[in-house]
Amino acid sequence: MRILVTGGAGFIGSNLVRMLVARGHQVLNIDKLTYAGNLASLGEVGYAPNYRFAQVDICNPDAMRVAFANLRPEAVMHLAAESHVDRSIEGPMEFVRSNVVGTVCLLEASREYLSSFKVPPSAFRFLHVSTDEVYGSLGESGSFTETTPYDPHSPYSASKASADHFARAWYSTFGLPVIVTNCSNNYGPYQFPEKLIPVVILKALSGEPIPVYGEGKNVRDWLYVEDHAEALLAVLERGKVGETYNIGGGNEMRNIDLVRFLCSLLDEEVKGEKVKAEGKEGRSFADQIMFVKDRPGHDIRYAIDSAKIRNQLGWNPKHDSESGFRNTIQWYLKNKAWWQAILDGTYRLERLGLSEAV
Ligand SMILES: Cc1cn([C@H]2C[C@H](O)[C@@H](COP(=O)(O)OP(=O)(O)O[C@H]3O[C@H](CO)[C@@H](O)[C@H](O)[C@H]3O)O2)c(=O)[nH]c1=O
Repeated sequence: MRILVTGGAGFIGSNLVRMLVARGHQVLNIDKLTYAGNLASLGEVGYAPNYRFAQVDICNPDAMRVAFANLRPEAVMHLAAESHVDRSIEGPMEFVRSNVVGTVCLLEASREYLSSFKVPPSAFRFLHVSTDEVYGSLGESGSFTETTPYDPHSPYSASKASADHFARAWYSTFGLPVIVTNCSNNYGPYQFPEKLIPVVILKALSGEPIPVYGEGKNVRDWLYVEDHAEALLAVLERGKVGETYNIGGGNEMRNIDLVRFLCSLLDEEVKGEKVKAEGKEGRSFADQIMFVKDRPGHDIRYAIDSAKIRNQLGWNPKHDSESGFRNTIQWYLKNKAWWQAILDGTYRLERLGLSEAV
C-alpha cells in the first residue's frame, strides 16, 4: 500500500514506519520535527527504497498538496501530535494548534486530494490514532469500551478528544473514510525521555532521584509499541470505516509497582543480580525512588477493553510485562548514543542534516 504517515519521526510513528517499510509498503513520512521528532529513530529505514521523508507541517496546505500529489496515498495514518500531558499543562496552545488545528488541516487536505485526483472513497482510508485518555478516569473497576462517553481532563486529552470528534465529523459530513483508534500507554524503544518509563531508566542509570508523582497509586495499562504498530496495521487492513477500535496492552499496573519492577529488572541487567531495596545507598535502583508533587488533575486509572479488536480483527498483544519491559531496558542500555544526544541537545543537528524535500 502507499501510506502517508504523519509524525513518523516520533516514538510510535518511527516504530510503525519501521514495520511498514519492512513489510514492503511505500511510505512517505511527514514530520515537522518538533522537539520529540528525531530522524535518528528511523536509522537504516532512511535509506530504504520504499521510504521517503519530508519535513512538513501538516498545517501547511501547499506542502501537503505536494505530498499527496507525490505519493497518491491509499491511506493516511495520522500520528503527528503533541503527546506529553505535563507539557500540555505548562503550555496548552501548542496542543490546540498541533492536535486540533493540525488534524483538521489534514482532514481537509485528504478531502481535497480525493476530489482533485478523483480517488473514490472506497480506495482510501484515513486512520486517526488517538488515546484512551479521551475517556477520562476510572475508579477501581471497569474499563473503557468504544462507546464510553468522552470525558477528557487535561489540555492534552481535551485536544485529542476534539481531534477525534473532528475526524468523525469528516466521516459523517463529507464521507471521508475515517477509522479512529484509542490506545493505552505505549512503551518500548525510541521513547522520548520525558515519559515515565524512559525517565525511570535514565534517572536510575544517572544515579539521580526517580520521580514518582503523588503516592504512585495511579494505574496505567502498558502496551508494547510494536504490538500497537501491529494493531494499527490490522485496523488499516481489516477495520471497518466509520468505526472506533480500542487498543490496550492488558497490562495494568500501579505506577509505584511498575517503577519498582523496572528497578528490579535494572538491578538484574546492570548489577547482574536481584537485590532487595533497603534504602541503603547503591544497593538497588529502587533506593533512588522519590515521591514528588503530584500532576494537577492527575487521572487515577485508565483501563482499556480490547475485546472488539481482538474478536473482530484477531489482534492480540504479543509482549507480556516481563518481556516487554526487559526488551525496553536492554534497548536503552545498548543505545546510549540515541538518548545521550537527546539529553545533550545535539540530536537537533542530526535532524536538520537528514531532512530533505519530497
Ligand atoms: C513522567 C512521569 C510520570 N509519572 C506518572 C504520571 C502517570 O500516571 C504515569 C505515566 O505518565 P506518562 O508517561 O507521562 O504518561 P501518561 O500521562 O499516562 O500519558 C501517556 O499515555 C497516554 C495513553 O494513555 C498517551 O495518550 C500520552 O500521549 C502518553 O504521554 O506516570 C510519574 O509518576 N513520574 C514521572 O516522572
